[in-house]
Amino acid sequence: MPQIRIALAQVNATVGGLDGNASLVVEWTRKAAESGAHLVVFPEMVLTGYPVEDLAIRSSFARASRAALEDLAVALDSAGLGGVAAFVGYLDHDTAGPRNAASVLHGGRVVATQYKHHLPNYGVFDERRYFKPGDELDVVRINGLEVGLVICEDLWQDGGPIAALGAAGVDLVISPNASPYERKKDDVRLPLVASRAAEAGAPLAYCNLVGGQDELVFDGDSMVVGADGVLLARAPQFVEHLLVMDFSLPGGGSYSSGAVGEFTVERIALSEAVPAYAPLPAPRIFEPLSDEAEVWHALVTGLRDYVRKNGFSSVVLGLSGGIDSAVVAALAIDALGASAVHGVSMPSIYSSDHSRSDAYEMAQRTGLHYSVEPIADMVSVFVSQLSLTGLAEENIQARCRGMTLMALSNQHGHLVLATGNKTELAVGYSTIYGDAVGGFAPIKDVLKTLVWDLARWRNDEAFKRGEQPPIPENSIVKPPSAELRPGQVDTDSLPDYAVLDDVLDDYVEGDRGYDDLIAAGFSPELIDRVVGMVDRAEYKRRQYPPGTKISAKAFGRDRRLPITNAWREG
Ligand SMILES: Nc1ncnc2c1ncn2[C@@H]1O[C@H](COP(=O)(O)OP(=O)(O)OC[C@H]2O[C@@H]([n+]3cccc(C(=O)O)c3)[C@H](O)[C@@H]2O)[C@@H](O)[C@H]1O
Ligand SMILES: Nc1ncnc2c1ncn2[C@@H]1O[C@H](COP(=O)(O)OP(=O)(O)OP(=O)(O)O)[C@@H](O)[C@H]1O
Ligand SMILES: NC(=O)CC[C@H](N)C(=O)O
Repeated sequence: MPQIRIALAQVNATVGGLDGNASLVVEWTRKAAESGAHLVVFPEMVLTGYPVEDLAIRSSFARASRAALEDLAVALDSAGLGGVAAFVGYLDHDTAGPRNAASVLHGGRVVATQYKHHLPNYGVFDERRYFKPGDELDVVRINGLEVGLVICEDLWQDGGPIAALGAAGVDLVISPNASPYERKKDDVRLPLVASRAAEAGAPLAYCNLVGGQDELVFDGDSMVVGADGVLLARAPQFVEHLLVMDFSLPGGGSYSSGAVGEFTVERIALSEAVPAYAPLPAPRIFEPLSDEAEVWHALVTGLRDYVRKNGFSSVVLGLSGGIDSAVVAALAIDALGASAVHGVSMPSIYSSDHSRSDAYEMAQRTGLHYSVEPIADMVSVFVSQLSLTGLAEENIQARCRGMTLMALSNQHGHLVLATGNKTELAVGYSTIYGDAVGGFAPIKDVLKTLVWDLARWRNDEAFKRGEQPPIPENSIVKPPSAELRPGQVDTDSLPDYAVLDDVLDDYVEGDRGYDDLIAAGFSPELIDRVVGMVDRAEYKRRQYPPGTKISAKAFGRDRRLPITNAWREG
């Protein structure tokens, strides 16, 4: 039976970094060659990074991407790697317009090129804004086996390329992907890939991107599934990884190019059957992470890549002794190391003793840089000069803190982290230009109840490993308070967080209207209150820093509502 050894290179590309991404492809093709692979698959648009957004419509970038692909084919050959067929995604541009493309590089040349057919245009995706769809399928013959290709969304839609490859009789399907992480998505991917393998009547090798890109984080989760839908191999999540796997497949078909349904199938022969060789042991099937572990890794990866890919090496945040800033600090330490994290306690006249002692304890537990910058004097100058009272006075405290953090950022080059969670963002419970300042907001897509769960999970993990849990117990158990006036607690202004998060789950993530919310059992008063707060806060969300998406509907590109909006539910 014809044999083939494939490698899936689950790598972390950088959007726009053509040279660095090309080097990444050479480096991982070398690893694939060293493990004896005949072909290596990279994620969707690995050469440009994903998503390129409006770079797709810039002809200079498309030209540079094409040139980089051709140079890469030569570079691979010059490095002695031209014998491995490398499946490399990139941005192309032809007379129809920009294309989401994948090519096969072999022997120093670009030997096949295929364009994505189904262009996702929902949630965070806008591919119909950018790309023209393709309707040609390039099938390459390697070691006497017919290898077909489908790009990411081509797997997610019924009909189209997969069905055509099945009808064309391929032996193996390769799929480069850039599939962003969201909670529970790995539960969906495996059955999807399994059903498409069955539809194609061939094993399917799914290679996904890993790493963070602005709000998105890619978890990898590359896998190989047999024609019968059985999972044969699965890569770990959130790390670069080379998955190498042997196949012995019947092959032997003799096909010709031509039309299959709405597609034109082009056949390109690269290599004839190789002599029999000893197969590798079956590769590992890594278990997907638990829900909390997965979310934690997503947040760490998103934060780390945002910081590093934007040229920062350290971060600064206000440490209030509360749960949100404690969780953000713990994430930053896991992402960058304690020596890159600067926590600043900024007491005002209303700050409690525990706000200082809990912040200090976090620093003692973790070794992050800790400093104290009292804000009382700054606040008093504003308050007396502008005769401020009530909310205006309260908000000045948050603004003096924001100003202090930005000043430290300017002076020392740290990136400022905003500590707001999704619940606060939803209801507008933050001071604009105050605690909402920052360059990146690591937990902006994490509801408050999940913030507590994550804190407990992270501390338990540390405990299991015999390490010091990073988050002080008191930060987890004390009632949340903004401490902007004496004795203030969040529940003075907000419903209980468990109740509030339930409503938000339905109204924000579920996009449910008034009648559905009533049917879900919420009282009309609660609905009016929460929906009113959410709708009025759209202006604050638009000005909030970016942060990692973990839910099916994150604020930002997933949920686009007008700021000026007279529609009210109910
Ligand atoms: N549609 C619109 N488009 C553009 N701007 C708009 C606007 N509506 C109001 N504004 C502007 O926004 C201002 C009001 O917003 P802002 O100044 O933020 O003030 P505001 O939302 O009224 O008050 C801040 C709230 O956040 C709470 N807070 C503050 C700090 C920390 C925490 C915490 O625990 O995390 C909570 C605080 O207790 C209070 O309930 C208006 O004065 C106006 O300038
Ligand atoms: N005394 C303080 N010292 C330093 N930073 C503070 C202080 N108070 C508030 N902040 C900053 O402002 C953010 C908003 O915090 P606030 O205490 O108002 O409520 P919160 O949203 O419950 O956050 P946390 O749970 O971190 O306290 C904090 O996360 C922190 O970054
Ligand atoms: N890049 C893509 O085509 C991604 C779309 C796909 N539905 C996913 O999230 O996996």
